[in-house]
Amino acid sequence: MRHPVVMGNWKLNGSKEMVSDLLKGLDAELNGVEGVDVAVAPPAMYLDLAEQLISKASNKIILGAQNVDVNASGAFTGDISPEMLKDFGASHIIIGHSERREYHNESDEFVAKKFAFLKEHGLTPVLCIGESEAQNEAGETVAVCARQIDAVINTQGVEALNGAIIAYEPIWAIGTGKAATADDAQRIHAAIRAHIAEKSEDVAKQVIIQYGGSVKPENAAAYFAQPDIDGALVGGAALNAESFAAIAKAAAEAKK
Ligand SMILES: O=C[C@H](O)COP(=O)(O)O
Repeated sequence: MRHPVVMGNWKLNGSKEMVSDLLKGLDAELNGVEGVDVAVAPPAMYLDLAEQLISKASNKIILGAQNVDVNASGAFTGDISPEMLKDFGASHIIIGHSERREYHNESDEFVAKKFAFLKEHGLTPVLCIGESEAQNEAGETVAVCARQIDAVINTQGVEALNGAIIAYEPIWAIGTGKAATADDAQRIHAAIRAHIAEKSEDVAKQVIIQYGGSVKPENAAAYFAQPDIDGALVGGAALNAESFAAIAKAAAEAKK
């Protein structure tokens, strides 16, 4: 049985006050919630503050981050290494988000390098995959997702996916309010799992596949009722403690 993981990607949002209010609010909302791993990925600037607040929280909140570099140290201005993330207690690291692929020209191969580097340092990659609207309309969704996963499998072997998280995020559903239907998302998640199973059924069975793209408290339960949807990567709704906790509670309830 896969343990659900609900992660909030705060993207480029935050201030000291907001981080403090959101984490304190989330901690209060999570009282009594069991059976789901809850993670947050604040902007790197706020990891220190988030680590301090999480250490004082009554409920377990996993600290994550939104990106990592492929270098350990040196002349790489603006970049952040796995050891730096570990230094602040961040364990679940988002890589390959479509916003990084698009605005920073990150290729499948570059994202796969990040994946390997995180694993090497004992961190959990949250590998984002997903198709554009045009690719969706052209019926290329599964092929695009398979190609993005194969960049990891072909360089590191399918076992590299053990302990990692895949986040299926159709790009057209991100921040648009135009979420994939639960049935469509399930169909793609099953296809992604089947693709991994071609290499290893054991790995396919255990790998967490989150759905992301306009997940809200109102539609979350429908996703989590699907057998191959093991959690969510949440953007906008993760910026509100009550909404984000409601999504986490829906996952805990559905996967009991
Ligand atoms: O990483 C999170 C996703 O991009 C989803 O964002 P959203 O929930 O605002 O659509």
